[in-house]
Amino acid sequence: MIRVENIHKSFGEHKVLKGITTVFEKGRTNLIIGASGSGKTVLLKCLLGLFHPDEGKIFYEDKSIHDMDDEEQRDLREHIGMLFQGGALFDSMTIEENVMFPLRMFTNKKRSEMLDRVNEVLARVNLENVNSKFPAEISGGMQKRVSIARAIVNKPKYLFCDEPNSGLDPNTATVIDNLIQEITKENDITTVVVSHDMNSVMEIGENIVLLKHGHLVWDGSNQDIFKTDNKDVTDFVYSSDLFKKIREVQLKEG
Ligand SMILES: Nc1ncnc2c1ncn2[C@@H]1O[C@H](COP(=O)(O)OP(=O)(O)OP(=O)(O)O)[C@@H](O)[C@H]1O
Repeated sequence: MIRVENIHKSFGEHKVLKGITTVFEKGRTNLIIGASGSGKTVLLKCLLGLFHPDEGKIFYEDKSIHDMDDEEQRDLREHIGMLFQGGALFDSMTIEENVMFPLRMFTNKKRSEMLDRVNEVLARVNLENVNSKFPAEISGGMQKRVSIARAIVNKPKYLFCDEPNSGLDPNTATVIDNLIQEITKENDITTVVVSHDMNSVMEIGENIVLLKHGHLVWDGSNQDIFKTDNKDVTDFVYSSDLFKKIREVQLKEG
């Protein structure tokens, strides 16, 4: 569980986050959604400790990240998996080396043990016989699955995903969304996904926070999103024609 209390963040005169308070729950996919420029990535970077908020606190379980000593911060980093926008695999490394990278960084495991774990997570994301390939030799969807395997190889307690579907076709995007959700449940991970994709909202939006101009303007689930009259939500949903129609049907059916 990650708890965020009254986070403010400005860059110069530009106030980007204006008092965000929320809880990202364990064993759930928590979505941060909102229009471009609403502050999603800045919030994610605050959670990761990459930006220091001007005001407010962030707690991992009961411990504020701002009060952690070096060892506690290192321990936390070991428990964080990150799925970057675009995958961010190392082009010059094989798939096996890419996935093994966090184990080499953070553990003292023997190579054979690391290899077993790498093969286990590659199998989990339904990728076999790709160990010796390079990222450029596999499809974008497969690259994304390798990135997921790398993000979970060290058994994270927290998984952060920044626009995990960018650049993928809708079918592959759904596969990736579902994989993130399944892995979250199987391992009881606190997963935070930044997205502006309505399909993801529908597929995996168990806990959603909607940001607008740096304010948290709504939170709820993908079930609630079609029932609420909150104008910021309907504006967001209505920006997609397809979902405008789905919402109308859902409202009719009660
Ligand atoms: N390092 C920075 N320095 C100055 N301004 C920044 C910095 N990072 C972000 N911003 C500003 O903060 C605002 C919010 O940016 P952010 O990247 O969080 O938006 P976002 O909601 O993730 O948008 P998108 O969906 O387009 O990625 C933007 O106006 C951006 O220019």
